[in-house]
Amino acid sequence: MKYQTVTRTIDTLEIVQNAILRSTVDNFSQRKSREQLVDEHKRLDISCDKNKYVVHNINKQENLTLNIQLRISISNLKVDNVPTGRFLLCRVISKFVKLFSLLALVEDPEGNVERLALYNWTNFPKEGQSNIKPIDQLFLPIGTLLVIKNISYEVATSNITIIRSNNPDDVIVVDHNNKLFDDVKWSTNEKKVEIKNANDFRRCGNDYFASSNYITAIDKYSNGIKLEPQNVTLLNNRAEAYLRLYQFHNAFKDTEIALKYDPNNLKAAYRKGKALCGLKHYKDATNILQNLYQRMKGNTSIKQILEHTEMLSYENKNGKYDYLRIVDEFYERSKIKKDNKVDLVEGKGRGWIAKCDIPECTLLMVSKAFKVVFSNEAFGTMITNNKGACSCAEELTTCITRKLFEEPYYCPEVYQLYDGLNLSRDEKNKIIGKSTIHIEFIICALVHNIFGLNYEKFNLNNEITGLGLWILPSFFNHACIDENTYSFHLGDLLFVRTNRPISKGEELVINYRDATFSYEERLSYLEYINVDCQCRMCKLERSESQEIKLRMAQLLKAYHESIYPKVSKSHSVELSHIKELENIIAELRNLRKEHPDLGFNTIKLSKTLAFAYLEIGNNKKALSILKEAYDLYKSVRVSEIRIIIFDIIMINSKLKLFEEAKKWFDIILKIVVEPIMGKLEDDKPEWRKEALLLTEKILPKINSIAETLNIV
Ligand SMILES: C[S@@+](CC[C@H](N)C(=O)[O-])C[C@H]1O[C@@H](n2cnc3c(N)ncnc32)[C@H](O)[C@@H]1O
Repeated sequence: MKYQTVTRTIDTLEIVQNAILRSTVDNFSQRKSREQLVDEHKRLDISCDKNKYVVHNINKQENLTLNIQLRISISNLKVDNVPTGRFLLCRVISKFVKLFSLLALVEDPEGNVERLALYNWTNFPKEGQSNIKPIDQLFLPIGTLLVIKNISYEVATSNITIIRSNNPDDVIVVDHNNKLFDDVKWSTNEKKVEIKNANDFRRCGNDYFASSNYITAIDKYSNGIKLEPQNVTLLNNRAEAYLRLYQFHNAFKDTEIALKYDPNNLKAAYRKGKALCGLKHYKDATNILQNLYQRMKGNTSIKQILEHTEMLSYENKNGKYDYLRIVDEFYERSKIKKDNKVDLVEGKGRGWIAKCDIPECTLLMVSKAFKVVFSNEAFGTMITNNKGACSCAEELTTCITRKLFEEPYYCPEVYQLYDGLNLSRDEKNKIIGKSTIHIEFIICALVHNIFGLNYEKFNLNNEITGLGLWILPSFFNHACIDENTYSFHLGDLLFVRTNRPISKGEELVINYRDATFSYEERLSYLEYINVDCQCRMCKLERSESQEIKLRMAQLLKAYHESIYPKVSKSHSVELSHIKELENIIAELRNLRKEHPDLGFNTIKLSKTLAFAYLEIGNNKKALSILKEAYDLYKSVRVSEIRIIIFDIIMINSKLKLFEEAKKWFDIILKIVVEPIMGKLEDDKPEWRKEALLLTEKILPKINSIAETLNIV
């Protein structure tokens, strides 16, 4: 399956490969032991591609002639180095799995083990083709002796090392009777630790734990627990390994079982406290840790974790940003959540419905992200263009797939989301019930539910972008205009507030794409995610005659091609251009004269007109054009409004109308901070100071304007 983002298609297999490899490997900087690699490879098998392929013919050369001196050992391979003229003698020690390449583990005579990736071995079968094969045990089975020429040693996806071979003709299967390698001694090496009982598994797990290989340690402890389910030491050890992997839910479960068998076990209680803290159940964590501290007065590590938990609890209550007002709002949130619910909405699936009257600017929810990816994490740098967004989508899909691999109990949370797959209820229930990875579902759910980080609405430099998945906010449906809520991201928290009073029974809707995007732009996105929008704007644009549409398109084309290039450049503005632009704006408005408040297609043109007047020195006219645009569209809250306000502030200061500039500054300040802080009251003089403390962090540009205006 291909996952289409706006700019690129992503192969699902690539995503699964990425996710699985990352769940099974750590950092490549250290060579892995045979056992680690074997364990990791076993995990790969879970989700490898089970399709049948046309496989390249296997190259067998009975009369192989090679200079044995040119054999290279795995331990001598260097990353990004092609050992020209050398060959690798190895034997297969695992079955092959099909990811991008065919991947298996091989060992060399010295006993070194590494992943071998064979590229270009498979093709999708064409219709009627008969020589198709599954990639199974029979494909280069375990024990097969190989000579591989022209290899390279690379760091592949997600920082794992591979021995790469691109050409199937370079891979030669060596007959076991071949005399050429008679002198080569195979250190049939695996010093098998004999494991007989739970204690052996514990020791073995501890060794892996000590080398920070927590995944394998967990496997070993689990084997021991299978033999002795009531072994509290094993349960405690596994809980600690889970904690190291941030798998707090699993850690919590183990400590619960351990405490059931040994209620006074201090280690289990301590780890339960840590797990609860990781799960953000700060109150329960604090209770347990306080109790423990009473029993073990003077224990500094308990004291430290207790203090840390109390601090996190405090921060959490304060919205993580030391924000006292949010404490109150959390109370409000619990009330609102009780009073709103997800219900069926005609023609839209599920949606949030207000179960009581809700005042303007009420915090509806603060939701912690299921997962967020910032563009710098996906791409190495902050990138705000489509390429960045696409990488974020890829990275987010990989991270979520990986999270579900590691913690499958989260699957139902994701699988309950709208997916656009049109599955029957039965089919869907089956997927939800199974808690296994269903990549097609994950991808489709993401396409329909991801949020773009909207810092750019506030941050005029467009510095931070990213994508994330929030579960509860995913139930908000869309409206291009007249939405009654808006969302705001801070870190991985998403705040949703009402932007006007809402009556009981009304649907709570947000805006996925606002009306400053043209109808065509909105449509191409909304159709892609199955939204058939019935907002006033979409209805109007659908009902306009072809003739009107054509005329609007002509006017906008004339603006973009002939007016904008002249008027937007300093020193090239002439009165005749201004006149022409005014005529275009007037005609565009006239074409929508029945709906003056829906003439968003003139916003950008009005801004250009204001700029042109500024250029010819008519500042007052520029100001009045911008104010008119503000008045017209402020109630619809399109994002462009913020930029218009910034322009108004700038012109007012230029005209030395500082009082007026301050008035507009307060408007923009509130637009920026009220989504987080809630409604600010003018009669409380300290509001501005409080607001500026926040903008200092989230949008320092505002503070420099405040300084220029002498407001602070
Ligand atoms: C983020 S989900 C919203 C919750 C969704 N309705 C559900 O049942 O889970 C997005 C999906 O909801 C539906 N949707 C959202 N807004 C809509 C609208 N204005 N009209 C029709 N369908 C809408 C579309 O199917 C869209 O892909």
